[in-house]
This record gives sequence, C-alpha cells and structure tokens, in this order.
Amino acid sequence: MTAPTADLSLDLPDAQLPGVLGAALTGLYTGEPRLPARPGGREAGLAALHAWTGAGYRERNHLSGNVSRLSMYLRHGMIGIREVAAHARHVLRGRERDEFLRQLTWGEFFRLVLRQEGARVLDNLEEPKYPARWTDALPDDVRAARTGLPCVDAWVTHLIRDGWLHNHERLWFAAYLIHWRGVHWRAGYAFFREHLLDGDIASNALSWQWVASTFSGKPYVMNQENVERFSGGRWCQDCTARCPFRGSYEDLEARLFSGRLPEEAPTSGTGDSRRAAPADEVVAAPIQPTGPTSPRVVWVHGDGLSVTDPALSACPDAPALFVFDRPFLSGTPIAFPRLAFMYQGVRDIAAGRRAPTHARVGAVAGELAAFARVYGAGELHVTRNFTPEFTRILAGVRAAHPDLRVVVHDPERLTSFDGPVRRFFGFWKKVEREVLQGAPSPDAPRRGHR
Ligand SMILES: Cc1cc2nc3c(=O)[nH]c(=O)nc-3n(C[C@H](O)[C@H](O)[C@H](O)COP(=O)(O)OP(=O)(O)OC[C@H]3O[C@@H](n4cnc5c(N)ncnc54)[C@H](O)[C@@H]3O)c2cc1C
Repeated sequence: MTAPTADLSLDLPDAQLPGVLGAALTGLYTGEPRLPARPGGREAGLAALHAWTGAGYRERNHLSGNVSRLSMYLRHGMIGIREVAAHARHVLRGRERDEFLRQLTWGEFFRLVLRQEGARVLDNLEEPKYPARWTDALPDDVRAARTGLPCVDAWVTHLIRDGWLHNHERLWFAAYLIHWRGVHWRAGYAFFREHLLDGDIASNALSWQWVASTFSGKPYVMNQENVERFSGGRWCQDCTARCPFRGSYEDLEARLFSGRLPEEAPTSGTGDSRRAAPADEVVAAPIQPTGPTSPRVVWVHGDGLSVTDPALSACPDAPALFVFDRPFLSGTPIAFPRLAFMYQGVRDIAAGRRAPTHARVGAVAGELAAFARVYGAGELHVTRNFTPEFTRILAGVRAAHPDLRVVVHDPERLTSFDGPVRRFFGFWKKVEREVLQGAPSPDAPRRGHR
C-alpha cells in the first residue's frame, strides 16, 4: 500500500478538486466528490457581497425574497461581519436596513451563547416545554427525500444539492423532523452539519434548540397555510399527499404537544454507511518547509479562511498551516462540497500572501507542533474560536510542544457587548444602537483585547 502524503498542493484548479482533493481526503467525507454549488474563498465571497443589492430584503421571509446568501462566506470568515454590516448600511435604507442588521446580529448572539455555554450547546440547554419523547436517528425516508411530502422532500433535496437552505425552509424542516416525526433535534443538527456550507456549531445547534423549545419559551410550529404563503404555493398547488401540516395552530399544537407519541413511527437511520472506504493506513509525510526559519507560525482554521483573519494579518511574514482534521472528520460525517469550499478558501489565502501557506491532512495538534519545529518557531499565532475543538486542540499543542508560546487573537465582532446572554430579544435591546449606528454605544462595556 502506498501511504498518502499529508501535504496538499494549494494550486489545484477547481476542475481537479473532485479528483485530486477527493483522493487526498478519502474516507473523510460522505457522498460523491463534487464542487460546491457556490465557490469558496475570499474572492468569491467579496464578489457575492458586492453583487448583493439588498433590494427586496423586506420580503426575506418569502423563499423568493432577496436574502443575501452570504452565510457560507461569513461562517468561514471569508468575508467579515463588519464589512457585511458596512455594505448593508450603504445599500439598504430604513426598516429594510435595520432588519438585515438585526438578522446579522443573530449570528453574533449565537456565537456569544456558544462562548458562554461551550459544549453544553450540544445538549438540551433547557427542558422542552412539552412532554417530548424523541428518537435519536434520522429516518431513512427523510434522508433519502422520500417522505412522500413534496415540500419536505424538496427541502432535503435543496439541502444536499445546494448546501444551503432559506431560513424558512430550515425552520419548517426542523419543525417537521422534531414535532411531526418525533426525532431529537441533534439528529437534524448533524444532518445540517453534514451538508450546509454554512454549518456551524452555534447557529446550527442553537437554532435547532430554538425550534425544539430547549432554547426558547415554546416549540416553533408552522401550518400548511404558512408554508403555502411563504413558498408561493410551489409545492401545495399540485400536492396530492395527506398534508400533516393542515389545520389551525391551535389544533396542531393540541395534537403535537399533548404528550402523545408522533403519528408516524420513524424508521431507523442509516448511520454513516455512505462514507467512502478509508485508506488502510495513513503515514503523514514530514512537513517540507518552503521558506527560511521563522520566529512565528500561524494556525489557520475553518473560521478564519481569509488573509484578513486577525492572526494572519498580525503575522504577514509567518508561515501558516491549515489542517483537515483527520480524527474529527473520521468520526463526523461531512459532505465533500463543504471540504472543497474550505479548500478554496485556503487556496485564496496561499495566493494572497508572500509567506508560505501549507495545507495538510492529519491530527491538528500534532501537525501544528511539528510545523512550528520545522520552521524553528517559538510562537504559534491563532484567532480564537469558541468551539470545544479549539480548546482541545490548543491543549494538544501545548502537550506536544511545551516550549511553544501560543498567542491567541480575538476574532472580529459586530458588537462590543461582553456580558452574559440568554435570549436574543434582551441581547438586541443592549446592542441595537451600536449595530444600527455602526459605532459602540457610549455605555457599552469595552471588550478586552488579547
Ligand atoms: C434549524 C436551523 C439551522 C440553522 N443553521 C445555521 C448554520 O449552521 N449556520 C448559519 O450561518 N445559519 C444557520 N441558520 C440561520 C439562518 O437560517 C441562516 O443564517 C440564513 O438562512 C442564511 O441565509 P442568508 O445568508 O441569505 O441570510 P440573510 O437573511 O441574508 O442574513 C445575513 C446573515 O445574517 C446571519 N443570519 C441571518 N439570519 C440568521 C439566523 N436566524 N440565525 C443566525 N444567523 C443569521 C447569517 O450570517 C446571514 O448570512 C439556521 C437556522 C435554522 C432554523
């Protein structure tokens, strides 16, 4: 057996990504290797940002509404939340502008909840507000888009095909899975994480919990009229299925939340059987430095895939490393387009810096320690993220290379708010002025830097 090298070339053209990147990541993704529906990288993100005029954002709850579709670029730091806010203040006016900025603030709110709660966001943050009895597995017919309900099957098809869903489709699908099928929100969270190009722990897990009522005062539910209205009737017109969403909210809530088991018994999930067979054994080839020794190196991770990342900006001459996390990806189903989207982000970084940028496949902590040694570096710079993996990886780096000084830079934030967070409404009241005016309010506590 030939051991795959852990080094990834960072000048692969898009046409080669399914073949070459697909081979390098064998066993680490689900489904077929194919390009993402939208290209990744800062260049593509900026093009999408500048192309978005915002006209018609007031109709954002309709599937035909002109939402920005910038979430995948924001999620990976390919464009910054402040530059998106600045663009919105420039192109939008009045209530449309305020509404967009308020939506943008939801993302900041969820990240602050993640910072506060850590890995607890993956468990029920509160008791469900009804006698819920949930099963764990995603039903096969849902995963295969064969529920027989044209709307539900379309949401799943869009999710897998585009790696993106309109917010209303996400809400409807989540409500269907949790309340009508009686499936735990964590199974839906994992399905979204597998396919969404913008999938992140904070907005994803906490939105699912919001629908489930474990992070909100009541479960979110929709009815057929709501789906028909906001989808322009596209699925309802010719639908011959017995619609489970038909009825008034009172009737549906009485039926769904009375403590009875869901009507349809879910079938068992498929687990992870769609994943390509892993390589027998992977021996990481040593890192080959492509420049002189350096006192500092930078760790680039999935939240900061842009040359504007604070750690990269602080160290323009330092070699940088991005690692596809082999142990994490071996245990967590992620579809290939998401990995290709991230690769495109790293490729843009490599093209935009004078210092060398490397990409590897391996165990992140060990790779970072080895990378610092190869370049003779005494400092590792990184931009903080609030995921549990971040803390775990830095602990691993310290264990593998105790002499290495780790310098953590703060990520870009939309607000300067630094207190505890609980519900969005309360948070919004505190940051509204700052977000809408684009400057910190005089009474807002200052955020510490380091
Ligand atoms: C069950 C469920 C799971 C979700 N999972 C994710 C996820 O993994 N990643 C993610 O970025 N968003 C998630 N969302 C939130 C929201 O659906 C998307 O951010 C939004 O649909 C992205 O489309 P857009 O960029 O066109 O949004 P726009 O309306 O154009 O909004 C601009 C930006 O504001 C932020 N934003 C808008 N609405 C929300 C919201 N409700 N919550 C958080 N941020 C918001 C996003 O960064 C978005 O790109 C989820 C929502 C639900 C109901």
